[in-house]
Parts: sequence; structure tokens; C-alpha cells
Amino acid sequence: MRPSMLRSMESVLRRAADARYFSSGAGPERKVAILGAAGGIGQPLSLLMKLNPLVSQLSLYDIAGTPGVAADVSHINTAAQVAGFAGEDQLGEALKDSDIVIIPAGVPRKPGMTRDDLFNINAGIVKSLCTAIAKHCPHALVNMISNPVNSTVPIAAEVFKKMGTYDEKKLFGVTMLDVVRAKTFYAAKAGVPVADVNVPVVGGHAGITILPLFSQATPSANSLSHEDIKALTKRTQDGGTEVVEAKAGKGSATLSMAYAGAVFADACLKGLNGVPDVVECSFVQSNITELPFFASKVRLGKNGVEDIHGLGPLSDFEKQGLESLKEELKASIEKGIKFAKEN
Ligand SMILES: NC(=O)c1ccc[n+]([C@@H]2O[C@H](COP(=O)([O-])OP(=O)(O)OC[C@H]3O[C@@H](n4cnc5c(N)ncnc54)[C@H](O)[C@@H]3O)[C@@H](O)[C@H]2O)c1
Ligand SMILES: O=C(O)C[C@H](O)C(=O)O
Repeated sequence: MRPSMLRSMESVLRRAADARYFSSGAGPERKVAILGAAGGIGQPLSLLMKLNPLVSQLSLYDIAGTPGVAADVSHINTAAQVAGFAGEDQLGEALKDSDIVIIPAGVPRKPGMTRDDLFNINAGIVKSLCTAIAKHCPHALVNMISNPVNSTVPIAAEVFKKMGTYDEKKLFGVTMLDVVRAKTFYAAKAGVPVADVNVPVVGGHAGITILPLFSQATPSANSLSHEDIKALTKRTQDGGTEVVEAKAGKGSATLSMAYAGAVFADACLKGLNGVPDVVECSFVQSNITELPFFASKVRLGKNGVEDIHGLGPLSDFEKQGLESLKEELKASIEKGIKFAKEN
């Protein structure tokens, strides 16, 4: 038998073994903490993580309201043990021994606001939560949802550096909702089954910094015109604003974000548990461009980020998009770093 055939058989067998291992519920013990668990994203995300068989302990923290959310979710007959924690006094206990911390804490946008308008409030929230993470679970993977992600991830990195716990492989800006949207919009336009679709989304998570690479979408749809691709790109970049306007003052995406956050956390758990070839897009410390943080496909493994994929071949339209996003993304990253250094 050829070595390449042997290798691919080995990989099939490994996947089958993984599937049996996890579906039996016999995986390693994993604790997931959600900070901001009583909020619009936090509640449905708590529900979805309670349904995940890879989670053994689910720790729900917020400044208030979490005992109720935890009691409610805890009645679901799945294996994860749920505990609710409210108020700063209980933050340490909520975080202790966590493998993954998901952060949807902070204020959402109202119509007319940019994500950067949230900076003044959310930067401080993220800073204090990350300080507590560094103290109580310094080895956890951190999934940052709070906006503006282009700045909150650099803030988290600086806080961890100050505390001496920074590991760039363990800090993720959650940009999965951009991928979820790009897949949905592309499938509808191209007339292909949405479950089969893959679209990388790179850059950052705000307006033009969100760059979907439809030229790399699969299954490929040659029927789409340049105008179609431009419109799909714009809709993906404006997806958050579409929801903010439709909610008319009652917040931003919560349900689709909870779904996207749960998919991304599941990928992180699979990576930690040694499942091979887990690849998702995320905003991470990166050197694939001149910017210090950048979203692209990353392979997730036992240490968090195992590999950062390059951008791959880009269309002229995407090359232009890449150049156009750099100035704004650089400024948002620098704003986060400056805040963390000065506060
Ligand atoms: N990354 C993304 O793709 C994405 C998508 C949607 C929303 N978001 C962002 O997620 C954040 C939350 O959105 P939401 O709709 O859930 O808002 P929300 O107001 O409904 O919930 C936020 C929760 O955070 C809690 N909170 C505030 N300060 C806290 C602290 N110090 N510690 C713990 N919890 C605290 C609040 O009590 C509240 O329960 C916003 O910043 C929003 O912009 C990001
Ligand atoms: O748009 C927002 O403010 C929330 C979030 O970043 C989103 O993309 O839905």
C-alpha cells in the first residue's frame, strides 16, 4: 500500500475514533465560562453550550441575573453541570480552572452608532475581565465577542502581557458571525445548499475591515457576476448594521451571534481535545500582513492556535479590499493598545 494511502486511512480511523470517544460522553473534563451570560448573547449562548457534549462544567457569570439563567439552563437533561455567579466577588470562582472563557460582556450598538462608539464603555469592561482571567485561569483560551473586536482583542493582549500571562496562541477575536453571514448570503445567491458552503472571511470585525473572500468560496459558483460579488461583500460587511437597524434600538445581533459563538467555542474544544484539522477564521495575533492582529483561517489544536493560514490567491477586487481596510484596522488596533497601556 502507498504511504499516502496509509496516511489517509490513518486519518479516517482517527476521526472515527474521535467520533466514538466524544459521542460516548467520555471526553476530557472541560470547563467553559461565559462572562456576560445574562445578556442578549449570553443567554442563548449559555443554552447552546449546555447542549454541547464536550462541556462538563458551564460557569455563567454576569454582574447580575445569572442565578436565574443558570437555574433555568441547568434543568436541561445534558451532561454539563451548570453554576451561576453574580457580581465581582464571585468572578474568581466563576473563572477558576476554566479551559475556555467566552466574553460577550458589554454594551451593544443602537442605530446610527459604529462599533467604535462602544469603545469607551467596553474597553474598561474587557480590561477588568481580562485582569481577572490572568489571575484565575491564565491558561484558558479566550474567545472575545465584545465590540469593538478590532480593539478589544489588542486590549486583552496588553492586559495579559502586563500580568505576565500572555500566550498569543490562546487569544481569539470571534469573527465567526461574519463567516456565518457570508455562507448564508452566498448560498442563497449561488443557489447551492448552505450546509455545503465554505467562505473564508479575513481582516477584522467592523465595516470595510470585514473582507469575505468569495473567490475562494466552495462550492464555486461561476454564475455570479462581479456585481453579485460586490453586493455580497457589502451585505456581509453591513450584516451587523442590518440587524441593529431592524432591531430599532433594542440592541444588535444576539441569536445569530450566540450560534456563531457556540460554533467557534466547539471548534476550540475539539482542538483542545486533539481532533485533527479543525480550521476556522478568527482575529488573532498574526504576521500574515504587516498588521499585528488579523483575522484569517487558523488551525485549532491542543495549544489553541496551531497554524495561521495565509490569505491564498485573491481576486483584484479582494486585493483592493485588503489594501483599503488596513488603515482603519491599524488605527483600531493601536487605539486598543494605547488604552491598555495608559489605564
Ligand atoms: N463579535 C461579534 O461578532 C459580535 C456580535 C454581536 C454582538 N457583539 C457584541 O457583544 C456585546 C454584548 O452584546 P449583547 O447584545 O449580548 O449585549 P447585552 O447588553 O444584551 O448583554 C451584555 C451583558 O454584559 C453584561 N456585563 C456588563 N458589564 C459586565 C461586566 N463587567 N462583567 C460581566 N458582565 C457584564 C451585562 O450585564 C449584560 O448582561 C456587545 O459589545 C456587542 O457589540 C459582538
Ligand atoms: O453590529 C454589531 O454591532 C454587532 C456585531 O458586531 C455584529 O456584527 O452583528
